[in-house]
Amino acid sequence: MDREVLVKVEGLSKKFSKSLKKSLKYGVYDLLGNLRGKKSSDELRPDEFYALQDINFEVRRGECLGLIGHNGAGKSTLLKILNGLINPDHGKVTMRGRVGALIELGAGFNPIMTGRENIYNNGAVLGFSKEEIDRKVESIIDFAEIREFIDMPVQNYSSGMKVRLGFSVAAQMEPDILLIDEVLAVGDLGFVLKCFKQIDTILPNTALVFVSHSMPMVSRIATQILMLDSGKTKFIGSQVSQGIDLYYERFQTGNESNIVFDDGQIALDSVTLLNVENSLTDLPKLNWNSDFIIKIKFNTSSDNINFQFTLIISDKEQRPVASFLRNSSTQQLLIKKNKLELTLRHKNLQLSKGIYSISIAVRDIKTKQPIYRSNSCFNFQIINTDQVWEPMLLNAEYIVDNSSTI
Ligand SMILES: Nc1ncnc2c1ncn2[C@@H]1O[C@H](COP(=O)(O)OP(=O)(O)OP(=O)(O)O)[C@@H](O)[C@H]1O
Repeated sequence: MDREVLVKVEGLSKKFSKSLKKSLKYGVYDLLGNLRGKKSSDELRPDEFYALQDINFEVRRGECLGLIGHNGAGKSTLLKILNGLINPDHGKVTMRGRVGALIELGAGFNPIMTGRENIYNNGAVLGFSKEEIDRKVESIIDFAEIREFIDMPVQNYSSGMKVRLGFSVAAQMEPDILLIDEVLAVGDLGFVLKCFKQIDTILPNTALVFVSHSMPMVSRIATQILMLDSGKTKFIGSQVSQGIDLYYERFQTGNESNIVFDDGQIALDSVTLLNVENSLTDLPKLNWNSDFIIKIKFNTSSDNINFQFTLIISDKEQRPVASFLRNSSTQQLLIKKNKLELTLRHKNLQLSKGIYSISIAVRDIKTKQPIYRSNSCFNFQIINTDQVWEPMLLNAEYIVDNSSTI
C-alpha cells in the first residue's frame, strides 16, 4: 500500500432494512450465521435496500475528498463506517493514523461529563497521553471560544457550542485523517470561517473527508469529489467542477415562475435566451464568455410606460450575483396590442460555470413603487470547456507604475 494513502475503501457495501422489526430479525440471523462462519449474502431480503453499494476510493495525505449527494444518498452512512461506528456488509476499509471526526452533533461526547472532561476523554480515545492532552487543552478551549462554559456538562451546551467543541477537539489534536459531516453548518459564520482557516493549516498533513450540501464550500477545499446517488457512485474524480455540475444537474427544476408581486398592470409572458447551445435537456446552455442576449415579453393592459425593469441573476443557492437595470433609455418603450417586448444584451458574459436563475422586477420609474416581480422565472446554465471553477471574471486594466523604484 502506498505510504501516503491514509484512507482506502474497496468494494464497500452496506444494507439497511426499512422495517425495524425485520432489521432486528436479520441482525440476529446474521449474528448466528457469522458465528457459524457463514458470509453475508449479496441478496436483498424483503424490506432491505443498499444504503451503499460497491464504493471504492482513496484519500492521500494533503487531499480532501468532497462527499456530495442528495438527502439519503449514503454520505453519513459512509462517514460512520469510516469512523468505525457501523460495520459494512461487504468490502474493506483501511485507515492509517489518528482519526478526528465531527460526525453527528454531540456524538463522541459524554453528555453528563463537562466540556473539559470530554476533551480528555476524546484525547485518550485518539491515543494521546494525559500529558499530551494537558499541552493541547488550552488551545482547544481557546479555539472553541467556550472557556466560560468548559466546566459545564455538555448536555447543557447549545448545538453551536457542541460543534465548536467537537471541531476544536477533532482539528487541534492534529489527526492524520479528519472526517467532517454537515454539522459544521450549525456553527455561526464567524466560527465556520475560522474552521476553514484551521482546515487550510492542517490539510497538508491530513487526509480530509468533507460532507456538505454547500457547493461553494466543497469547491473551496475539495481536491476530489465523490458523488453518491442512492448509495451508488455517480461520480468520482479530481475534476471538482465536473462533479459539482452533476450535483446541480440532479437538482435542476423547471422554470416554475414564482410571482411574488403583481398589481395587475403588467405580467410576464415569456423569456427566451438566444445564442444558446442545443442541449438534450430543457436547460438552455450558454458558453462562458459568449454574449448574453435575452428576449422578454410582457402582457400589459396599461398604456403607462413608466416602467423600470430590473433583471436579477441568482446562482443555484439563490444568491443574487448580478443585475441589469433599465432605468431610462433613449429608446422609448412601445406597447403594441397589449404586448411589450424588450431585448437585453450583455457582451461576453463571464459568470462562473453553474446553473443560474433569472428574476424580473418592474417598478414605477418615478415613484419607485413595485409593480411586478417574478422570481426564478427562467433557468440557464453557463458551460465552460475548461474544467475549472473560476470565480466571476471582471475585466480590469492593470496599470504598471514604471516611475517608482521598488
Ligand atoms: N440505521 C439505519 N437503519 C435503516 N436505514 C438507515 C439507517 N441509517 C441510515 N439509513 C438509510 O440509509 C440511507 C442513507 O442515509 P444517510 O444518512 O447515509 O444519507 P445522507 O446522504 O447522509 O443524507 P443527508 O444528506 O440527508 O444527511 C437513507 O435512506 C437512510 O434512511
